[in-house]
Formats: sequence, C-alpha cells, structure tokens
Amino acid sequence: MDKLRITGQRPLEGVVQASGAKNAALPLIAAALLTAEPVRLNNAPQLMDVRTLAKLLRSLGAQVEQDGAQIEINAAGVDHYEASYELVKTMRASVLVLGPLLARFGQARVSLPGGCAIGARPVDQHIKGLQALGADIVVEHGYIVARVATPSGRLQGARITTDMVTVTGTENLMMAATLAEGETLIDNAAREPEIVDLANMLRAMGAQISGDGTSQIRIRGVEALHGAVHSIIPDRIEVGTFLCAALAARGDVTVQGAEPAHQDALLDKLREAGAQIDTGSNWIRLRADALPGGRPRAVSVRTTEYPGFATDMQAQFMAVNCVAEGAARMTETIFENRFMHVQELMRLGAQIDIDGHTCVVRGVPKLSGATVMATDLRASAGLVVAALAAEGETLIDRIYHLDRGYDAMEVKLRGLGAQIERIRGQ
Ligand SMILES: CC(=O)N[C@H]1[C@@H](OP(=O)(O)OP(=O)(O)OC[C@H]2O[C@@H](n3ccc(=O)[nH]c3=O)[C@H](O)[C@@H]2O)O[C@H](CO)[C@@H](O)[C@@H]1O
Ligand SMILES: C=C(OP(=O)(O)O)C(=O)O
Repeated sequence: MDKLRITGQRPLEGVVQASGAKNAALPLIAAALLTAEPVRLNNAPQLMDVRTLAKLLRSLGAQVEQDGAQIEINAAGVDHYEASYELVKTMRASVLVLGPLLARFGQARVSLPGGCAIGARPVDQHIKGLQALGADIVVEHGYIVARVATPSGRLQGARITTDMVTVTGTENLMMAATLAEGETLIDNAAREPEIVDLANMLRAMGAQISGDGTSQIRIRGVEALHGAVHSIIPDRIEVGTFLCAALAARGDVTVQGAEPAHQDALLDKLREAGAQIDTGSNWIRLRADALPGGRPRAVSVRTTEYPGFATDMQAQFMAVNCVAEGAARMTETIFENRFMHVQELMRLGAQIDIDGHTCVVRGVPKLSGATVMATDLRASAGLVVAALAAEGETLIDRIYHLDRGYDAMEVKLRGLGAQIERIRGQ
C-alpha cells in the first residue's frame, strides 16, 4: 500500500490547476448509459473512482476510453444489467447505474454498496423513488433487483418527495425520469452544483428538465436521448482542499480552473479565519502569508447541504482549526461517523474533544509530524493539510482512499513548494 511522506512548514506558493469534479464525473459517466449514442466528457479527473466506474460500465457491455482529461463512452452494446458486488464494494457511487439501466432497459441488478466508514449510508430513498416511478424492486442476497412492470414497459412519471436531501438519490431519480412516460416532480431535491451539471448534460442529450439548483426538479420524460459533448465542472472539494492547505501552511496560492460561485460558504469561513481571498471568473487566490499574529483564527462550522458548508470539507477545515488561534466548534450533520480523522489529528498534537456530532477544536501553536493512518477520502485530505502545517515529518498510510478522489495531489502540492513524496508499497 502506498504512503505519503510530508515534511511540513514549507511555505506554499504559486498557481495550481483544479481538476474536474469527481462527484460530477461519476453521475455523468453513469448518465451515458441512457443513450445508445456516444457521449464525450471533457475536463475529466484522473481518479481511481472514475476508473472503477469505467470498469463497471465495461462489464455491462459499454465501451469506455479515457485519454487524459477526455472520456468517451459508447453504451450502444450494453447487454448486461448487473453491477456485481466486486465492483460496487469499493465505491458507493456505483449505485448510480441503477436509475439509467432501469430507465433504458427496464431491468437492473445492482449490489448494495459496500459498508463505508463515514456512516451507514442506506439507499432506501433511491429505491422508494424508483418504486414511485413504477419499478418493482426487491432486495435479495445483497442485491437491488429492479424491473419495470408497467404495461408499456416504461417508467411512469410521478411526484416524489424524498425523506431527506440526498445527492446521489436525486441524481438517480433525475436520470430515471428522463426516459419515463409523463412528468416527474422531485421535491426536497439536492441543490448541489453537481446536480446542475448533470441536468445540463442531460439537457444536451435531449432531456427536458427544469428547476435543477432548486429543491423542486421537474422532468418531462422523452422516448430516447442522444449523444452529447460536455465539460465537467471544477472540483470544488479539491479546490477547497488546496485553499485550506494554503491557509494552514500560511501560503499564497492561486487555484486556476475553479468556480468561485460554488465556494461561497467555504470562502466566508476562510475570510473569517483571516485569509485574504481574491477571486476572478475562474480562479481563487488565498493569501495567508501575513496573518496578524501569524496564525489563522479558529472558526466554527456546521456542515449542511449545499449551499451550506460541505461535509466533504469538514476534515480539511478542521486541520486549519487545529493550528488556529482560539477554539472552534465543528458540527457534522450529514454523516453519523465522519470524525475518524480526529484520532489521527491528535497523533499530530491537535487538541480536540468529541461529543457526538460535535467536536471542539482548540488550536495549538504547532503540530508535530507523526505516523498516521488515512481512514477515508476526506479524512486523508485533512491529514495532508495538517501534515503540511506540522513541524517535521509525517507519514500517512493507506492513501488509496486519497487516490479515489484526488487527481495527482502530491504532484500538484509539490508544484506549490510542498515537500511531499509518495512511497510505493509492494
Ligand atoms: C458521489 C457523491 O456525490 N458523493 C457525495 C454524495 O454522497 P451521497 O449521495 O451518498 O450522500 P447523500 O446526500 O445521499 O447522503 C445524505 C444523508 O442522507 C442519508 N441517506 C441518503 C440516501 C438514502 O437513500 N437514505 C439515506 O438515509 C445518508 O446516509 C446521509 O446521512 O453527497 C454527500 C453529501 O454531500 C457527499 O459527502 C459525497 O461526497
Ligand atoms: C464521501 C465522498 O465520496 P463517496 O460518496 O464517493 O464515498 C467524498 O467525495 O467525500
């Protein structure tokens, strides 16, 4: 297993390029299953999760080729409708093939996604919504077995109100509804930029969708969708991770290829912490090289659905609070077990008390490098941010979690002056 070795307290300076968003790329790749015509995605990130989903689509009979930041998908030859446990267990987002398979082929057998460290993450809302669209669904032997049992063989538009706001749930239902007969209204829909990106590509494929970006999405089903070319939005979590790293390590970093409008909640918190933020149409610059007192101020956050503070940024922002002046309260409201980085941050000298869904972080003047273990994707990113700020050497084990969702992270950080290297495992 690969590890990262980081020697901290090097000033981070310069320009870094953001990649396309993992959480947009995955539903967009799944959406290509909705048509027999080719779909081309530009600005695609090069990530383990993208490779895993590509492998899953190939196992269904699709052709998928990635060449750098371009992915070509042709789902004309799909003749299998089963996503096996072996492929689904490493990545929850594989459940995104359920809606498209059901809508285009009338059947799907998709393994329940494997257990994930950050919470139980059931898919009951995906199932409930697809049932409302007319699917017969049973869960047996660890698989969701779904069939369209309507007289026309097509899903039927319906009103769906999800019990909670779910991102991939909204995406699955949106994709399924594009080929349904009649109109679907998804109420309590997620409003994330990745939902809007998916709606934009589905529209380019001929779908009729409105209301994306609000909590009511309306879809008028069409008989067939066609091919499209689409450019994936920037990865706001990757961008945020670089900004947190720049603040924690007190640098001056410009992230190019970013979308500042997607980052309001985070930029507010970074400013509150003392960072100077400047933005342009597609870049964000964070300056923390002249903080009053030399340290950021501790800032409390509460994770919520978009446009609130993203749960996927909680660990990285906690790393900033670990070296800040003062104390901050951090509340996680989306996932029940997303504080696994706390124990590892404490190995670096952080002072954190956990009480259920809330942590109180008391900033210390200095963290000190140690050997730590990555437990999930953003926990790993939080450890990288902390290690960049820590004195001495930190060894981060199990970075396969990081590779799921960051495109060449150590190469990009090295470009900013970080001392970071990958140690290849056997
Ligand atoms: C690939 C992708 O886009 N992943 C993102 C997506 O995950 P994902 O789409 O899996 O997260 P959801 O928005 O669905 O989860 C939100 C909450 O709803 C619960 N829930 C969800 C569905 C369901 O059927 N039943 C249920 O109880 C979950 O357990 C969780 O507590 O949104 C999360 C919340 O912003 C992010 O952290 C993930 O990075
Ligand atoms: C939790 C995440 O991803 P996933 O939903 O793919 O597990 C994430 O991107 O932080």
